[in-house]
Amino acid sequence: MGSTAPEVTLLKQPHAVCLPFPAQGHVTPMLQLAKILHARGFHVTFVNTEFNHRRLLRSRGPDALTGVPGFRFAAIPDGLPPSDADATQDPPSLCYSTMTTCLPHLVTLLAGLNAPSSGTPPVTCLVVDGIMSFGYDAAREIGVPVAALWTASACGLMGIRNYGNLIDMGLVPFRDEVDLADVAGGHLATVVRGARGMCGGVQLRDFPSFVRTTDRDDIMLNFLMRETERLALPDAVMINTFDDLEAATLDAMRADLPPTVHTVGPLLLLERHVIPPDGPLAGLRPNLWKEQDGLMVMEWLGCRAPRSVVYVNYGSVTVMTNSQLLEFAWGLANSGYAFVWNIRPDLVKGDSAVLPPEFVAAIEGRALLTTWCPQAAVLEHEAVGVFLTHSGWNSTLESLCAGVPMLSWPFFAEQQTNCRYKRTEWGVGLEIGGEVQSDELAAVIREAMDGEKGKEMRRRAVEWKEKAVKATLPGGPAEANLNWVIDKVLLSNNKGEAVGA
Ligand SMILES: O=c1ccn([C@@H]2O[C@H](COP(=O)(O)OP(=O)(O)O[C@H]3O[C@H](CO)[C@@H](O)[C@H](O)[C@H]3O)[C@@H](O)[C@H]2O)c(=O)[nH]1
Repeated sequence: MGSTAPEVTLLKQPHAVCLPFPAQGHVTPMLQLAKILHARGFHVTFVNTEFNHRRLLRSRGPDALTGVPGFRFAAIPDGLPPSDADATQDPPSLCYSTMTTCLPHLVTLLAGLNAPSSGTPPVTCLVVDGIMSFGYDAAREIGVPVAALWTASACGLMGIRNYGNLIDMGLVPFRDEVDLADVAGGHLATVVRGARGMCGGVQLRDFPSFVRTTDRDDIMLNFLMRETERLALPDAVMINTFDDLEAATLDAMRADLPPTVHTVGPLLLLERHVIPPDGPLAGLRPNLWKEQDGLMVMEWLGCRAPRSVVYVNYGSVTVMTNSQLLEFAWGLANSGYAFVWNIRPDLVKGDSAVLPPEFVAAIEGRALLTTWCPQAAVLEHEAVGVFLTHSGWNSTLESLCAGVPMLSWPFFAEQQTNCRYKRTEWGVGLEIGGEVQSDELAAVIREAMDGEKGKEMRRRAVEWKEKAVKATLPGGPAEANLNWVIDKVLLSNNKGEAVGA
């Protein structure tokens, strides 16, 4: 560096390295948080995997990861065999490989960022996804503070933190395939008493889905037990939820974890308060799939009456068989309502989605089929009446923030828990059973759109929207909690440092 003045400026700026788990539902909230940190004066390095880095370039164009001043992207290998597929990676393989191979790559990256020739200020803190706990080890190795971001619900997290009890109680692993197969009754219907932080009457089927195994060595069961145990290691835990929604669960979580726990959500609303829509950071978007013309979807919705459209989207990881896809197709067609249906190119397992010409004829003029749309904006459109969702946490929050009730078809992970809470605790959801049947689906859509239950769910959803907005107002709890983490943890290394002086 040539002159003294710019060096002084660089060295004084705090530098946060943000490390999401490499899947859409994790990259999105971490990017929301990273942008807020940038707006609060941090230099940010956002670390994708090389696989996702390439996908972002393909979906968003060659300039997508150029960054803006003070916000840079970097990439590390994920440890999986090379691939250029535009598809979600197998979750157990990805969890295992990140856990076992990424630490040295991250440490090398951090060393590079700390080299005088890097052109960036030295790294002063890490913000790490709650299932990328090797990031805490990397932070310790270079002697900087670290905060975790848990990107899913508190109820889902507590569900996982109860796995050990379920094993001790002899409920997990399951005895045989019969226990696994009977989704309506049998073992999965067991009411679990004494589960820490879970709602009354919670059943085994409501726990994050990795209990559904006959193998005590199952990768996901053990990976998540390990990662949620290791949540004891960072200096603070942030979680993308709000206190009104999950108060009792958060109390249990705070009693259960040594680090302090801070609600900073819904991050999608907090981001809006902080990042100007026309500013340079607004252009940094996380979609791994190429977005279809958002304007076209909004124009289509603009021609529909308020609350007349069913919006259907299963997030980024869910897969299904073609016969399940057909049940959804005919359920939607036979419900009689207009709908927007997002069918990702990799939605149907090992195949591409095939919809028969009779279906296409039956829905003519009242359906829009998309592959990847601007979901949060779609949900906020007044034409949307109900959201048929897999119940991933980002989708759940986006729906609550828009005041839209949900039909829930949980696929895996903590989606089962989110679904349970939507039904019985938050009053905003109805469940669609595991083996979707078109006639049942059509009936439940009608109930949600125009039945008494649907009206009550909408009333509750609007109440949650108001509470979510309140939680993220300037000066509100999300901002105050984030400020605490910034001041007490992320900036704790910068205090009193006579850098560059
Ligand atoms: O056409 C689409 C489809 C999806 N999305 C976005 O993609 C995200 C999907 O996230 P989420 O709803 O959380 O689902 P998953 O991608 O399945 O998320 C994973 O990560 C979540 C957060 O940890 C967990 O809650 C889920 O169980 C896990 O599967 C959301 O922000 C959506 O708005 C779009 O923008 N357009």
